[in-house]
Amino acid sequence: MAAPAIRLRGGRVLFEGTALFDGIALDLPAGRTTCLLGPSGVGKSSLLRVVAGLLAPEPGATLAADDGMPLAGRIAYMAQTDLLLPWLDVLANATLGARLRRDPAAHAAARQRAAGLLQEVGLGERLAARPATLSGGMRQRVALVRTLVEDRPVVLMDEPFGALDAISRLQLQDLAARLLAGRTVLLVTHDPLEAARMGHRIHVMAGAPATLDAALELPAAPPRDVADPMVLATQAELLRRLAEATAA
Ligand SMILES: Nc1ncnc2c1ncn2[C@@H]1O[C@H](COP(=O)(O)OP(=O)(O)OP(=O)(O)O)[C@@H](O)[C@H]1O
Repeated sequence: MAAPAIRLRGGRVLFEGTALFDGIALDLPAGRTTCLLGPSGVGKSSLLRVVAGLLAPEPGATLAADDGMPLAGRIAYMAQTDLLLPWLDVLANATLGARLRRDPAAHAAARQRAAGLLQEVGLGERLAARPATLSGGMRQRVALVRTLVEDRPVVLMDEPFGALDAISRLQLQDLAARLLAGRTVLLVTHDPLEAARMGHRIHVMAGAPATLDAALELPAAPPRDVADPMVLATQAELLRRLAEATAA
């Protein structure tokens, strides 16, 4: 399945009569990772949920893929909370999508792929563990694997590495960047370094109603080295934009 470009125009979301954003335009280029930063509560998750089809914008908005095909069925979504089912073990949680679709061949393939990925994220010994026995960072790894196992051309992720320690975060960014290559990705993050390592384009969302600034475009392929001067300069520029957004 080829990864489409996605275009949102006129996105407008109201909560209790107040516009969170009003007339927002967002372009997700095909096969590229777009990162979204912004102060807490500005509306990043809500915008991601609009693209995921989980939050309906007010009438008049258009959300479409450039190939004219429906987006439904082509998206993997990783929410801010891990949404692991407490009664299923790690492997069953990681393959939940395939399990729910009741296709035995696809389920077997997903289990094999998930077992390999769980090994890569350091959970190879915990396949039979229940979520309650895992740390927050471990649970987040399972949720990340579940998202990657879905193998969709469009991937929407809400702070996927938030609960991880600094080194695990870099390692999982590397793994995710490798597995997300060629997909159309929207990644919400609070971490400017993460955006500078992972994003082909980066937006800062700010204001009330919120708007998006002109995207920063980065040329080299992710994941970029933490010590790359371009990464460090991008991080500094993003911190500057975030400080401005927070002061506004
Ligand atoms: N279903 C809802 N009903 C009412 N208000 C909501 C709902 N969902 C979100 N909001 C409000 O909309 C605002 C934006 O929330 P959102 O989660 O999109 O922000 P965010 O930028 O992702 O924040 P954070 O960085 O803290 O995760 C918040 O004030 C939140 O309380």
